[in-house]
Amino acid sequence: MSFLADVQGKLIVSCQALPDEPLHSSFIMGRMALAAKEGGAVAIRAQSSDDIREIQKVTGLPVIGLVKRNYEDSPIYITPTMAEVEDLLTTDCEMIALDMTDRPRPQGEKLPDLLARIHEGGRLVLADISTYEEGMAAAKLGADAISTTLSGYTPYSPQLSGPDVELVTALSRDLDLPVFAEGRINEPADIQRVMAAGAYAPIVGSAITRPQLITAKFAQALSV
Ligand SMILES: CC(=O)N[C@H](C=O)[C@@H](O)[C@H](O)[C@H](O)COP(=O)(O)O
Repeated sequence: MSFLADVQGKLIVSCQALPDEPLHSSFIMGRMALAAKEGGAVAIRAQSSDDIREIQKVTGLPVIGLVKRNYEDSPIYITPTMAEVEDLLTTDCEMIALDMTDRPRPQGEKLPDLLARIHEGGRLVLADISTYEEGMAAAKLGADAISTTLSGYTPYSPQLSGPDVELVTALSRDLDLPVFAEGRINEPADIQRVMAAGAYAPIVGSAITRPQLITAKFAQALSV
């Protein structure tokens, strides 16, 4: 079965911890992914080639890979340039996620070149976008699936406390491609909302894999 067929209607869990986060460690991300698998995740979204290798070794699950890196000349940080694409192609990840928002990329790099290289490497492209227009444009450029990852993280997209259900609704209505619901899925009830809106599958991160944020919610409950 293909990756996309395997994940339809199932839970994907994002296991990421950057260097400034308490769980930053490929060993820990591997264990986190194993816990997610035990809980019912069928695929993992993961950051960095080291984490991807460890997660695939420990879980055997398919992975959506990305590399987060900041450049001075652009706000784009999710798989921004060919260097990160090449790094990810050294792993066995099935799909590569990259920022496909309508913003200039670092070093003047162009999306069509990145997509062509990912496809040549035999991987699928997941377009992380923040608006309806960006989702439609990503589909035209040849992305294999769209994710609402960046809604709320560009200055021109709505800043919501939960998932962008409207964006999921509009894109899944107007596109033949899978549309993943990602970003601020805070509780199980959010999954029912995004699936009813037409999502292909939900991708959940912080609510499952960032214990410092989960703890903060409980701690805050004491101060209200
Ligand atoms: C905006 C951005 O950089 N999102 C990142 C994308 O890879 C991750 O930090 C998120 O955890 C992931 O998108 C899942 O979302 P949430 O953690 O809200 O469930």
